[in-house]
Amino acid sequence: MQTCHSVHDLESFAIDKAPRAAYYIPEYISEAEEECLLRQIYNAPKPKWTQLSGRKLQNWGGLPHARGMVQEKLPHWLQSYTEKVSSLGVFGGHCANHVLVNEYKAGQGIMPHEDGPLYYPTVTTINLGSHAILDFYLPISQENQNQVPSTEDERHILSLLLEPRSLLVIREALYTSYLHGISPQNDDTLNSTVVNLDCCSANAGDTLERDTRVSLTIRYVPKVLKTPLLLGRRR
Ligand SMILES: O=C(O)CCC(=O)C(=O)O
Ligand SMILES: [Fe+2]
Repeated sequence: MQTCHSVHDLESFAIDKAPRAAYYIPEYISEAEEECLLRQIYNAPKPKWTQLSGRKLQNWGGLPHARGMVQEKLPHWLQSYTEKVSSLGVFGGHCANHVLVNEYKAGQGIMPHEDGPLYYPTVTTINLGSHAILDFYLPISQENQNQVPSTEDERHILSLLLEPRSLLVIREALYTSYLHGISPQNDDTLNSTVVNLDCCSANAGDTLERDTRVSLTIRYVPKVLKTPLLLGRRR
Protein backbone atom coordinates (compact mmCIF):
# COMPACT_ATOMS: atom_id res chain seq x y z
CA MET A 1 0.00 0.00 0.00
CA GLN A 2 1.32 3.42 -0.98
CA THR A 3 1.78 5.88 1.86
CA CYS A 4 0.42 9.40 1.74
CA HIS A 5 1.96 12.12 3.91
CA SER A 6 1.77 15.32 1.86
CA VAL A 7 -0.10 17.11 -0.91
CA HIS A 8 2.60 15.80 -3.24
CA ASP A 9 1.90 12.15 -2.24
CA LEU A 10 -1.82 12.86 -2.49
CA GLU A 11 -1.52 13.52 -6.25
CA SER A 12 -1.00 9.81 -6.88
CA PHE A 13 -4.49 9.21 -5.38
CA ALA A 14 -6.23 11.73 -7.68
CA ILE A 15 -9.28 10.37 -9.50
CA ASP A 16 -8.45 11.14 -13.13
CA LYS A 17 -11.99 10.70 -14.43
CA ALA A 18 -13.35 13.40 -12.10
CA PRO A 19 -13.00 17.17 -12.57
CA ARG A 20 -10.30 18.68 -10.33
CA ALA A 21 -10.13 17.59 -7.70
CA ALA A 22 -11.07 14.37 -5.94
CA TYR A 23 -8.63 12.07 -4.14
CA TYR A 24 -9.55 8.63 -2.83
CA ILE A 25 -7.33 6.63 -0.48
CA PRO A 26 -8.66 3.10 0.23
CA GLU A 27 -7.85 1.56 3.63
CA TYR A 28 -6.70 4.93 5.00
CA ILE A 29 -7.39 3.62 8.52
CA SER A 30 -7.19 0.07 9.89
CA GLU A 31 -10.11 -2.10 11.01
CA ALA A 32 -9.03 -1.57 14.63
CA GLU A 33 -9.06 2.22 14.17
CA GLU A 34 -12.48 2.01 12.51
CA GLU A 35 -13.86 0.00 15.45
CA CYS A 36 -12.33 2.38 17.95
CA LEU A 37 -13.78 5.46 16.21
CA LEU A 38 -17.24 3.87 16.03
CA ARG A 39 -17.04 2.98 19.73
CA GLN A 40 -16.14 6.60 20.66
CA ILE A 41 -18.92 7.99 18.43
CA TYR A 42 -21.59 5.74 19.97
CA ASN A 43 -20.22 6.43 23.48
CA ALA A 44 -20.87 10.17 23.08
CA PRO A 45 -23.69 11.49 25.30
CA LYS A 46 -27.12 11.15 23.70
CA PRO A 47 -27.76 14.95 23.48
CA LYS A 48 -24.69 15.21 21.25
CA TRP A 49 -26.81 13.73 18.42
CA THR A 50 -29.10 15.89 16.26
CA GLN A 51 -31.75 13.96 14.34
CA LEU A 52 -32.40 15.32 10.84
CA SER A 53 -34.89 13.98 8.31
CA GLY A 54 -32.52 11.62 6.48
CA ARG A 55 -29.62 11.16 8.92
CA LYS A 56 -28.42 12.06 12.38
CA LEU A 57 -25.29 14.00 13.21
CA GLN A 58 -22.82 15.06 15.85
CA ASN A 59 -21.14 18.46 15.55
CA TRP A 60 -17.64 18.80 17.04
CA GLY A 61 -15.35 21.84 17.23
CA GLY A 62 -18.04 24.55 17.49
CA LEU A 63 -20.95 25.77 15.37
CA PRO A 64 -19.72 27.48 12.16
CA HIS A 65 -21.23 30.97 11.91
CA ALA A 66 -20.82 33.92 9.51
CA ARG A 67 -19.50 36.08 12.37
CA GLY A 68 -17.03 33.38 13.38
CA MET A 69 -17.11 30.03 15.15
CA VAL A 70 -16.79 29.89 18.91
CA GLN A 71 -14.22 27.16 18.92
CA GLU A 72 -14.57 24.13 21.18
CA LYS A 73 -11.71 21.79 21.89
CA LEU A 74 -11.98 18.56 19.91
CA PRO A 75 -11.96 15.35 21.94
CA HIS A 76 -8.62 13.51 21.82
CA TRP A 77 -10.08 10.65 19.74
CA LEU A 78 -10.92 13.10 16.94
CA GLN A 79 -7.87 15.33 17.36
CA SER A 80 -5.48 12.59 16.23
CA TYR A 81 -7.43 12.25 12.95
CA THR A 82 -7.75 15.98 12.30
CA GLU A 83 -3.96 16.16 12.72
CA LYS A 84 -3.34 13.13 10.51
CA VAL A 85 -5.54 14.46 7.70
CA SER A 86 -4.22 18.03 8.03
CA SER A 87 -0.64 16.76 7.69
CA LEU A 88 -1.53 16.07 4.03
CA GLY A 89 -1.43 19.88 3.63
CA VAL A 90 -4.97 20.02 2.28
CA PHE A 91 -6.03 22.99 4.47
CA GLY A 92 -3.32 25.37 3.26
CA GLY A 93 -1.04 24.65 6.22
CA HIS A 94 -3.83 24.98 8.80
CA CYS A 95 -5.12 22.21 11.05
CA ALA A 96 -8.76 21.15 10.69
CA ASN A 97 -10.83 22.45 13.61
CA HIS A 98 -14.27 21.06 12.78
CA VAL A 99 -15.76 17.57 12.41
CA LEU A 100 -19.30 16.55 11.49
CA VAL A 101 -20.18 12.95 12.24
CA ASN A 102 -23.07 11.79 10.03
CA GLU A 103 -24.90 8.51 10.59
CA TYR A 104 -27.03 7.09 7.75
CA LYS A 105 -29.15 3.98 8.16
CA ALA A 106 -29.82 1.95 5.01
CA GLY A 107 -32.34 3.91 2.93
CA GLN A 108 -31.20 7.31 4.21
CA GLY A 109 -29.15 9.99 2.43
CA ILE A 110 -28.44 13.68 2.02
CA MET A 111 -29.96 16.02 -0.58
CA PRO A 112 -27.62 17.52 -3.18
CA HIS A 113 -26.02 20.62 -1.62
CA GLU A 114 -22.92 22.81 -1.44
CA ASP A 115 -20.95 22.98 1.79
CA GLY A 116 -21.07 26.77 1.80
CA PRO A 117 -18.72 29.67 2.46
CA LEU A 118 -18.01 29.14 6.18
CA TYR A 119 -15.50 26.39 5.46
CA TYR A 120 -12.09 26.43 3.80
CA PRO A 121 -12.92 24.97 0.35
CA THR A 122 -11.70 21.43 1.01
CA VAL A 123 -13.59 18.60 2.65
CA THR A 124 -12.00 15.39 3.85
CA THR A 125 -14.16 12.40 4.73
CA ILE A 126 -13.29 9.26 6.67
CA ASN A 127 -15.82 6.51 5.92
CA LEU A 128 -16.90 3.96 8.53
CA GLY A 129 -19.18 0.95 8.78
CA SER A 130 -20.70 0.64 5.31
CA HIS A 131 -20.28 2.06 1.82
CA ALA A 132 -21.89 5.10 0.21
CA ILE A 133 -22.26 6.37 -3.31
CA LEU A 134 -21.57 10.11 -3.36
CA ASP A 135 -23.23 11.74 -6.39
CA PHE A 136 -22.11 15.01 -7.98
CA TYR A 137 -24.39 17.38 -9.92
CA LEU A 138 -24.15 20.55 -11.95
CA PRO A 139 -25.89 23.28 -9.97
CA ILE A 140 -28.67 25.47 -11.34
CA SER A 141 -28.22 29.18 -10.77
CA GLN A 142 -29.94 32.36 -11.98
CA GLU A 143 -27.18 32.81 -14.56
CA ASN A 144 -27.01 29.31 -16.05
CA GLN A 145 -30.61 28.09 -15.78
CA ASN A 146 -31.05 28.19 -19.56
CA GLN A 147 -27.88 26.21 -20.30
CA VAL A 148 -28.23 23.48 -17.64
CA PRO A 149 -30.66 20.54 -17.98
CA SER A 150 -33.64 20.75 -15.66
CA THR A 151 -33.81 17.22 -14.21
CA GLU A 152 -31.49 15.98 -11.48
CA ASP A 153 -30.72 12.86 -13.53
CA GLU A 154 -29.48 14.99 -16.42
CA ARG A 155 -27.40 17.20 -14.13
CA HIS A 156 -25.68 14.18 -12.53
CA ILE A 157 -22.05 14.20 -13.70
CA LEU A 158 -20.43 11.32 -11.80
CA SER A 159 -20.45 9.26 -8.62
CA LEU A 160 -17.79 7.97 -6.24
CA LEU A 161 -17.90 4.73 -4.24
CA LEU A 162 -16.77 5.37 -0.67
CA GLU A 163 -15.81 2.09 0.98
CA PRO A 164 -15.37 1.68 4.75
CA ARG A 165 -12.00 2.94 6.13
CA SER A 166 -11.28 5.07 3.05
CA LEU A 167 -10.44 8.77 2.95
CA LEU A 168 -11.98 11.09 0.37
CA VAL A 169 -10.64 14.59 -0.30
CA ILE A 170 -12.67 17.04 -2.42
CA ARG A 171 -11.31 20.49 -3.34
CA GLU A 172 -10.95 23.06 -6.14
CA ALA A 173 -13.73 23.23 -8.77
CA LEU A 174 -15.28 19.90 -7.77
CA TYR A 175 -15.84 21.44 -4.33
CA THR A 176 -16.84 24.96 -5.40
CA SER A 177 -18.77 24.42 -8.65
CA TYR A 178 -20.80 21.23 -8.13
CA LEU A 179 -23.38 19.89 -5.70
CA HIS A 180 -22.94 16.60 -3.87
CA GLY A 181 -25.45 14.25 -2.26
CA ILE A 182 -26.32 10.66 -1.36
CA SER A 183 -29.61 9.27 -2.60
CA PRO A 184 -31.88 7.53 -0.07
CA GLN A 185 -31.71 3.87 -1.20
CA ASN A 186 -31.27 0.44 0.35
CA ASP A 187 -28.72 -0.76 -2.20
CA ASP A 188 -26.49 0.57 -4.96
CA THR A 189 -25.67 -0.99 -8.32
CA LEU A 190 -22.22 0.07 -9.51
CA ASN A 191 -22.62 1.41 -13.03
CA SER A 192 -20.24 3.28 -15.32
CA THR A 193 -20.96 6.64 -13.65
CA VAL A 194 -18.95 5.43 -10.61
CA VAL A 195 -15.50 6.64 -11.66
CA ASN A 196 -13.20 5.35 -8.91
CA LEU A 197 -13.85 1.59 -9.13
CA ASP A 198 -10.18 0.99 -10.10
CA CYS A 199 -9.28 1.79 -6.50
CA CYS A 200 -12.13 -0.16 -4.84
CA SER A 201 -12.64 -3.78 -3.83
CA ALA A 202 -16.13 -3.90 -5.41
CA ASN A 203 -16.56 -4.37 -9.16
CA ALA A 204 -18.65 -2.77 -11.90
CA GLY A 205 -22.08 -4.41 -12.01
CA ASP A 206 -22.06 -5.40 -8.31
CA THR A 207 -25.08 -4.51 -6.19
CA LEU A 208 -24.05 -3.49 -2.67
CA GLU A 209 -26.60 -3.68 0.15
CA ARG A 210 -26.36 -0.67 2.41
CA ASP A 211 -25.85 -1.03 6.15
CA THR A 212 -25.41 1.75 8.71
CA ARG A 213 -22.69 4.12 7.51
CA VAL A 214 -20.93 6.75 9.58
CA SER A 215 -18.92 9.51 7.93
CA LEU A 216 -16.51 11.94 9.57
CA THR A 217 -16.36 15.13 7.51
CA ILE A 218 -13.24 16.93 8.65
CA ARG A 219 -12.89 20.61 7.73
CA TYR A 220 -11.18 23.87 8.58
CA VAL A 221 -13.29 26.87 9.62
CA PRO A 222 -11.02 29.90 9.07
CA LYS A 223 -13.06 32.45 11.01
CA VAL A 224 -13.03 31.72 14.74
CA LEU A 225 -13.92 33.97 17.70
CA LYS A 226 -12.18 34.16 21.02
CA THR A 227 -14.36 32.32 23.52
CA PRO A 228 -16.68 34.53 25.60
CA LEU A 229 -15.27 32.79 28.68
CA LEU A 230 -11.76 34.03 27.96
CA LEU A 231 -12.98 37.54 27.10
CA GLY A 232 -14.99 37.60 30.32
CA ARG A 233 -11.90 36.88 32.38
CA ARG A 234 -10.16 40.11 31.38
CA ARG A 235 -10.24 42.88 33.94
O1 LIG B 1 -21.65 11.63 4.51
C1 LIG B 1 -21.04 12.15 3.58
O2 LIG B 1 -20.06 11.62 3.05
C2 LIG B 1 -21.46 13.49 3.06
C3 LIG B 1 -21.76 14.46 4.15
C4 LIG B 1 -21.87 15.87 3.64
O3 LIG B 1 -22.01 16.13 2.48
C5 LIG B 1 -21.80 16.96 4.60
O4 LIG B 1 -21.72 16.71 5.82
O5 LIG B 1 -21.80 18.13 4.17
FE1 LIG C 1 -21.64 18.21 2.11
